Amino acid sequence: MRTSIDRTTWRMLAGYVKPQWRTILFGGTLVLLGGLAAAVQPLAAKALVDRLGTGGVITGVLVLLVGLALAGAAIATVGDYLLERAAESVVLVARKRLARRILSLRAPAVQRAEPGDLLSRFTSDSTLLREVGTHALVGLVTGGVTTMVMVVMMGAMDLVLLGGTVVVLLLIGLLAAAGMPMIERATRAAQSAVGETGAQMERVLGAFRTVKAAGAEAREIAAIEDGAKRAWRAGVRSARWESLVHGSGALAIQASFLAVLGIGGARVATGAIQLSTLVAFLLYLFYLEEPIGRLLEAGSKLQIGLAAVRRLGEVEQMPTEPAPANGVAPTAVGRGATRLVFEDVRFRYGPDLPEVLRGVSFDIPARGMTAFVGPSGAGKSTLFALIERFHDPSSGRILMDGRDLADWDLAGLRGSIGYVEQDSPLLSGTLRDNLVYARPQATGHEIRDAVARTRLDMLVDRLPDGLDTVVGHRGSLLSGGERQRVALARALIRGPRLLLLDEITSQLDAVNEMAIRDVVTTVAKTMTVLVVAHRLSTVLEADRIVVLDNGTVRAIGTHDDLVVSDPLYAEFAATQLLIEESGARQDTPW
Ligand SMILES: Nc1ncnc2c1ncn2[C@@H]1O[C@H](COP(=O)(O)OP(=O)(O)OP(=O)(O)O)[C@@H](O)[C@H]1O
Repeated sequence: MRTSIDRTTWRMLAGYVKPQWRTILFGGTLVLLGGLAAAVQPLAAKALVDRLGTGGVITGVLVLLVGLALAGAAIATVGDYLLERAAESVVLVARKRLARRILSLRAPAVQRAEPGDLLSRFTSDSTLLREVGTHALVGLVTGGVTTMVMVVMMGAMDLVLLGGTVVVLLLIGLLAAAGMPMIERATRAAQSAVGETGAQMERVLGAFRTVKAAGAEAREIAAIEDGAKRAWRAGVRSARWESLVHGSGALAIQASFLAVLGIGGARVATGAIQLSTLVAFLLYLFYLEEPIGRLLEAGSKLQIGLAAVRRLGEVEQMPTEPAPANGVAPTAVGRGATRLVFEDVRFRYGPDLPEVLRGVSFDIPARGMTAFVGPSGAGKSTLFALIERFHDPSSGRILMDGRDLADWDLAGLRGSIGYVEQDSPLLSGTLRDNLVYARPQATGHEIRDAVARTRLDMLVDRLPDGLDTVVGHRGSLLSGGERQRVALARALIRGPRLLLLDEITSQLDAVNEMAIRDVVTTVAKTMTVLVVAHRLSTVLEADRIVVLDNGTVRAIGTHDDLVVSDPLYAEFAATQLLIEESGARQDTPW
């Protein structure tokens, strides 16, 4: 199991890095050349020392040394820039892919996941990839190649000294390798705590006034601080392992230096090697510190990146929206009304949860208004969620225009529906952004028409920037009733064939409610309108009423029929709907 996750992680990482491979290859080559220029310097230095010993001319060697240093630095700088650029591109690829993925997730999956945690994966975890795709991979290659070249050159000078060096390096390398997985584990724990803190923060900001009104600031601060501390502890743990790993590089060089000094000193004394060979060898050791450090850093960056990729991979495993079951993808949505049929639909929100819909059947003809009434929790909003295919029925079928919803292309299906949710959420941005959100190509005339029909024109006139006024987070700068009317206008501008209105008049005053009812009655002449109703006035306008009770259809008919034929509906209408009408909704069980 673990191997397969690892393979997936590597595959994902490769997917992010692949589009940049040319830049990485070129940049990496330049960095490598810069490193090689440095690697040749000890040879020039040896030649310089030899010439000084023999009293030869050193000008040429000096020019070579300076030239090597300058060219090496310039090449490495350009290489570094290219790698940094590629690193940013790796993050971009990951963010684009994640954004597409998140937007294609099923609504319940996002509801279950904490949005703050998803956000932290998008912003924070993706940033960790900056190093892995480029510096880590390139560091492994360039550090590895530079180290090998140097080792070969050192071997060419003196195999005995090299032997001593390699033994010390290997011992300390094993120590470093043992610390690597700890970095990955600690980074994952830290990022997970960051995600939890993000979720906690999002919870608070999403209900800021409630938190204040409840006087819960201290508790929330404590919870957020707790998460932040956990992130800190895991971060420190990761830093500790990183320091140990990096420190082992310096330790390896120091220890090798002492070993070479001891062994080399003895060999110079016995005349086995020249003093200049020992000096050059020690210089190599000195230069070796940089590629070895790069190797170790690359290793730890890779671990950090892999931790991030794993967290991004968890999002990839969340369920996405379905493709049409039979490959039928109606694209021509057209105008006009649509017939909607529920055939023995059963549904539960989760395998361990009770059935919310228990064999619901009805047939709603094209055009006209159908009101759904029933006590709180009867399943009214759930019906709408199934029509929008946020969920699929556990069994039974829903047919639109005679075609199973499962066979519809989702965009085509949703393009036919105007849906106004219970809490009428708006998006931050301007009023105009919100109105045309479901149909950005709407004309000025269509916008003005919808604004007038939903009686928003007075609001638009009053707002400082008219339609271009910013409405705040979730439309919080507007009143509840205004939000409801904006949400209805948005649905009308979409030009749907089926309009789903979930309690959209609950926050309207009498005058506005009457106006909205008139709009709905008018549009019901040309399209199919389904409303969840809590008011008698709405029910009276309906062509038919579907009475839901505990996940089943109790009765279907007009108000006048039902008052006579269904005593429980009569009681409901007399108590619940009239109470609603007077503005005092009570969620009493039927
Ligand atoms: N996402 C969800 N996960 C689990 N259970 C849910 C979910 N959404 C709703 N439910 C449950 O399903 C049942 C039906 O809810 P639904 O919102 O459809 O009722 P409703 O008739 O619209 O009620 P109301 O009039 O109060 O809005 C309720 O018991 C509710 O607790």
